[in-house]
Amino acid sequence: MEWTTPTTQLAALAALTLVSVDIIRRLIRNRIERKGCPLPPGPTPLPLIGSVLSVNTEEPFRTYTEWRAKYGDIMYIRLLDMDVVVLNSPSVASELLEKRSQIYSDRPFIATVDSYGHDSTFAFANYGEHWKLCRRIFHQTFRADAIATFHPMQLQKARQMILSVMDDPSDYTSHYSTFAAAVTMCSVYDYDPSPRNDQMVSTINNFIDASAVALMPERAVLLKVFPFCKGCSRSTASSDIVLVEVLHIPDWLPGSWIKHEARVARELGAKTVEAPYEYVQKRIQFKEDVNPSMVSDHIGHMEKLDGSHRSDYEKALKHTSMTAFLGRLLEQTISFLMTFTLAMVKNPRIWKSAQAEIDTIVGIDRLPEFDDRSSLPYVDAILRETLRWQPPVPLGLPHATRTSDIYNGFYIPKGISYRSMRPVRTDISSTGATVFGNVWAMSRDESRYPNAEQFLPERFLDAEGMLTDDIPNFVFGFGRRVCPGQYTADASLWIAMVTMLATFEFGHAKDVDGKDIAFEAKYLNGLARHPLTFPCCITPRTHMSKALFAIGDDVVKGGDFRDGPCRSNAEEYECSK
Ligand code: HEM
Repeated sequence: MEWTTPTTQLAALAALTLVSVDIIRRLIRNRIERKGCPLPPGPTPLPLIGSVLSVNTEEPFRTYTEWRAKYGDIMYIRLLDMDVVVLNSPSVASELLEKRSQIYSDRPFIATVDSYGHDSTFAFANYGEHWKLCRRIFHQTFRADAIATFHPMQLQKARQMILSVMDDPSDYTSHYSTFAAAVTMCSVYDYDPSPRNDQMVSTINNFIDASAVALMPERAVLLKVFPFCKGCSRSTASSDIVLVEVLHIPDWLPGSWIKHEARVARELGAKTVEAPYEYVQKRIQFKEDVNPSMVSDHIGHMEKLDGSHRSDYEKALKHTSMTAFLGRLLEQTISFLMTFTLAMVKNPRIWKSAQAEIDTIVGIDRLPEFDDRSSLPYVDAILRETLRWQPPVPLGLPHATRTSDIYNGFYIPKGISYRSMRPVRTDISSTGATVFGNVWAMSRDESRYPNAEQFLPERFLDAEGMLTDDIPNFVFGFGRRVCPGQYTADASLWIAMVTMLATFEFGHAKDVDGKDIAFEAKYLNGLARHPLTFPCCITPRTHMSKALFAIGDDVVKGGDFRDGPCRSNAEEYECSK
């Protein structure tokens, strides 16, 4: 394809016009709104592209954290046409994202979200009535004082996971993933997936695999810079007519594969919304025994509503249940468990100290349960340190301003209006400045966390070995968009971690000469980040027996205990390098 064809020239001209109009609008607006206030300090942007070449696109949080030393706790950065404000301390994040949440609770426009089927994920929804209803539904099921309902299920799933790791330690990543999926499926749909090849889990995983890459900022920026590639069309994914934005790149243009990729993701997204929901509806219809779950509880409530209220509620309920899979999309639970495993392999002193605490308080004749938590401060210190040391979502999810603001004499822009380009979602008034709470910078604050790069659970304990008041809650975000899954996540992480500590020893994998295999941990970065599989050796402690895994009279099903030398994942690691 020649780049000198009239179509290509027209496209280039359109792009240039858009960028120029954007710059002029930005200049005029800034002059009117700023009232003489400067933007927050930050790197001097180059014409048109801003500071995009100075940012480590793989790990932008590192660049922003380095810049903190020069520019302080609030910085302004222009990336292409995007106004970005980065908040580097919990106090400034709280001042803006919490105390001024009316202004800062929107989400920025990510061009790929709708095109790839994530218009039904309320985590990316704009601040408005639909988002509020979804959030209310989610909160009723997962609020702090409601989540104890799920503790027995979480305990059972954690024990199943540990038995699977014993049976096949080399595949620990996939056992962690099964655990995360099972807890979500049970609490949202009362659906207990089979540990392997579950149809429903596969549908969800396929959707996430097909769409996650599109939420990567690099891909989204492409479409944001060339929004004229997007248009509006109708698709009948379910009985509703769903309006979705599609890419209108002609099939002959380089890059049209994105269009195909987006269509596949959208179809899988529609299935992911409908299939598990229909499963719950059928069970209720046939009066099967239904345990408490988000969808079954709210279907009951919904049936009392009528007319448009009922259809709004049903749509919100479907979107809310779909959003619960955000945990799978971002892989925070898997990220946490892998980072935890990594920290234990690298620091045997720490798992040995935790085992000493567990053996003293719980004993060796049973496994820990939720009631033991308050007596195990060292274990909780490990949980806090794991979240702090490698926060799963190091820049949080981006917020966006709904109006411009003045903070400490600095002007925070509102950004340009996309209303004319967004005929579908009329609730959207603007895409404001993108605002990041830089969780990574907060976790690296040497005045609060000396030797921040080191894994030191003791930093969360006082001289008597009791937990301090320092809880690194910033890892769950801020203000009205703060993670609503944090309480159930905390319970899942704790029960999985404490059961592993009670059960396993963690070590380096050995080579044929019996020497430790050295490795450098590598992280995969996206919206969230997690370690890639690394060679290690996870072996049951000598006193472990299957009877310990029983819950009441029930024996938790899982793999067998095996004698013999440690079976590590060194071979898989070698293959994947
Ligand atoms: C280690 C575990 C987790 C971490 C570190 C984490 C972190 C976060 C962060 C940083 C945000 C963005 C907050 C903001 O915009 O300021 C978020 C949002 C969210 N999280 Fe989590 N999360 C975790 C687990 C979960 C789980 C298990 C669920 C589901 C049960 C969940 C559901 C959500 C939802 C629905 C949102 C979007 C909220 C909104 O936009 O209103 N998270 N999470």
